[in-house]
Amino acid sequence: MKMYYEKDVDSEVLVGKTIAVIGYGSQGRGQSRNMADSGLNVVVGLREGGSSWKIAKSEGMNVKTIEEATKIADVIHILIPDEIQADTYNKSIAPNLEEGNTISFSHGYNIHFKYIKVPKNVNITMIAPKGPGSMVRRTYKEGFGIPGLVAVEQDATGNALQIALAMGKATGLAKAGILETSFKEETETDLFGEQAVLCGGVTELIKAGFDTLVEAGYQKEIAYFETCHELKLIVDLIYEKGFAGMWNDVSNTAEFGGFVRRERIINEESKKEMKKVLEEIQKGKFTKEWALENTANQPMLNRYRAIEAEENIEIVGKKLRKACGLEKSE
Ligand SMILES: NC(=O)C1=CN([C@@H]2O[C@H](COP(=O)(O)OP(=O)(O)OC[C@H]3O[C@@H](n4cnc5c(N)ncnc54)[C@H](OP(=O)(O)O)[C@@H]3O)[C@@H](O)[C@H]2O)C=CC1
Ligand SMILES: CC[C@](O)(C(C)=O)C(=O)O
Repeated sequence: MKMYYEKDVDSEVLVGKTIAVIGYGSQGRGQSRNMADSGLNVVVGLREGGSSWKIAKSEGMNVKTIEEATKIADVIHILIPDEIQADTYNKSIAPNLEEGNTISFSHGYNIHFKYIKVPKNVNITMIAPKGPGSMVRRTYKEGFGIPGLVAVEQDATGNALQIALAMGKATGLAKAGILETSFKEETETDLFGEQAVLCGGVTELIKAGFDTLVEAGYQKEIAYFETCHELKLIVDLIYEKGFAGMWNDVSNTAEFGGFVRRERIINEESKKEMKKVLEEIQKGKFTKEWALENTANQPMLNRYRAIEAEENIEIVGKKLRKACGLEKSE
């Protein structure tokens, strides 16, 4: 395992270089602002007429079209949705690349599954924050940061790793640490995490708990506080102090109850399904499903979004977050 902290990273490699960040959404906005605030020469590459163009300009960023940004950049950091990266790369980036450039990603998806092909004389790197873009920005401003992953798929210039690490340091990731990995490992573990645990698994667990309480006749508000709001506080304890720290902070009653009941909720059956989910990622089954969904213009994704917006937990949660002033954007 190779871990890099601020003292291990030489920022000199990016002096006099231009970084084009393509996209100004969740990651593009957070990462480009952090890199610019860290003193890097950043240009944001966007499509004209999109909503990001106005936002990036109003936040003082140097904005150009994707083609123009690619032409003047040494590093092209692609932070638009995975499902449109190949098309944008082929149309707007590849024709404007030069020998010795670096194509950089925050997720290995398009390289690992071979949707994007990069010429041999160009570096392929990854610097991936292990957290959402809004937190990349928030933690940077707080003076800490979130951990990151670094990988090199193709080293045309001999210093691709140093380039990716210097970008990670400027983004604020080297404070919490940057772990070296491969495109394969990052892609497969990231997809597994978001499907089985972080996004898919957790929302289903919360929803099942919330619905159980509401169906038993308890108030929606108390069910929300119990299964959703408090979860964040419990996860914060695990994040800061591990399981032991969390168990130590909750009551003995909670600790005993948690130990003796938890395997009735998550058990060998759930783990068997997790293994299947992982295998589907490894064998490219999920990737095929996602490609098909995109060819059809994302009908399932839109349907899931609409159904979830109508869930009781979402309606009561929104009301409670607004009432206490929690729901506000950065
Ligand atoms: N979201 C996250 O927290 C994380 C994301 N990643 C990775 O980072 C990358 C970016 O993801 P994320 O930040 O979520 O992406 P977003 O969905 O937030 O990207 C939105 C940006 O992409 C632009 N965009 C959308 N469609 C197009 C298009 N057809 N042509 C040109 N530009 C377009 C938008 O511009 P416009 O306003 O013009 O529509 C906007 O600037 C992905 O590889 C993802 O896997 C990695 C770790 C975490
Ligand atoms: C957990 C979701 C994530 O993988 C992330 C924030 O790291 C993503 O791709 O958005």
